[in-house]
Amino acid sequence: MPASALAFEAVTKQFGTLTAVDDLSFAVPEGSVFGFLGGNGAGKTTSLRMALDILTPTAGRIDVLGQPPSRENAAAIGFLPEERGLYKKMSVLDTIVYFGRLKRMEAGAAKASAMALLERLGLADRAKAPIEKLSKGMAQKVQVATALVNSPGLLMLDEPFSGLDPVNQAMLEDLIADAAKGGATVIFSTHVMQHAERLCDRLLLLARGTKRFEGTLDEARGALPFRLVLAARGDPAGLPGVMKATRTGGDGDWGEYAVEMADGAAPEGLLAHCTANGVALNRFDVHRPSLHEAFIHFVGSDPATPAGEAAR
Ligand SMILES: Nc1ncnc2c1ncn2[C@@H]1O[C@H](COP(=O)(O)OP(=O)(O)OP(=O)(O)O)[C@@H](O)[C@H]1O
Repeated sequence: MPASALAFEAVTKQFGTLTAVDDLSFAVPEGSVFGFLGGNGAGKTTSLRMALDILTPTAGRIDVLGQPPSRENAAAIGFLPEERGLYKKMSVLDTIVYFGRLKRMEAGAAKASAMALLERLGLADRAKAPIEKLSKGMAQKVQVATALVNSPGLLMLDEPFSGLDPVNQAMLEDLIADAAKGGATVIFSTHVMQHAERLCDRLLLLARGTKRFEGTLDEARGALPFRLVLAARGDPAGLPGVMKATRTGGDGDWGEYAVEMADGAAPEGLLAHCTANGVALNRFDVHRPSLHEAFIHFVGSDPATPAGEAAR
């Protein structure tokens, strides 16, 4: 078992009579990109805040980098909070350098890192501008830079893609992927499945504070049956692995079929059989479920992407 960068063990958080996080256990392997997925109010932000020692759990145990949450290891963690807030009068560069200094970087190193991040984020020409003169998306990118400035080993990003246009969402995806390639553990929350689909090694699906799924993307999607559509000359029922074939269209000998495979039978095996035995096919389409479909399967509702929050 790889070490965990973050582990929750039977964690509950109550606000009065409301249970925001309910008996939640999961582990984030070191070096992984981990998606925290859930609709509005699922408990994502509350969980991240507990991991950062901003909130205290009502019950349970949390380990962050092998220790209970505390401000002590703040320098090892880059955090993008859900509520964005930067000092409006400070310049872009000074803001990022300030966060680097808080994380015990030398001034020169903080400035070099800040400039490199601004180049990467397409904001180098705004380095001297005060934060108040930036658009919302630009300010968000600066805040991302404050989380990344000291190349922390653990990144916790709460809804990092919200408010960014598709080009900037792609830029941020690349930045996250590069941080992970450099060895960082990245945890991010989102209700936009496509980001998770492209980035995550592992996922946690939350609904009303409870865990509905934890595992890899393939495991999540594998929980739902895939759909196989064939155009074949002759009925495919009776071919190896085919449990049921329903003719949905076609012409004469050539029929279009929706095929259900037996448990454990892979479409690749069927295709190999058809090729080896000269079974006439002119279509063989496997439709694997999307993460969005898996989410609905596990959570029972749409992840509730707010209107206007376009996913790439
Ligand atoms: N400080 C608080 N006091 C009382 N209730 C709270 C507080 N913070 C969160 N909650 C409640 O806890 C639940 C979980 O909220 P949380 O912010 O963790 O959800 P989330 O998954 O991050 O949602 P979103 O995607 O909408 O940001 C919600 O019902 C919310 O109203």
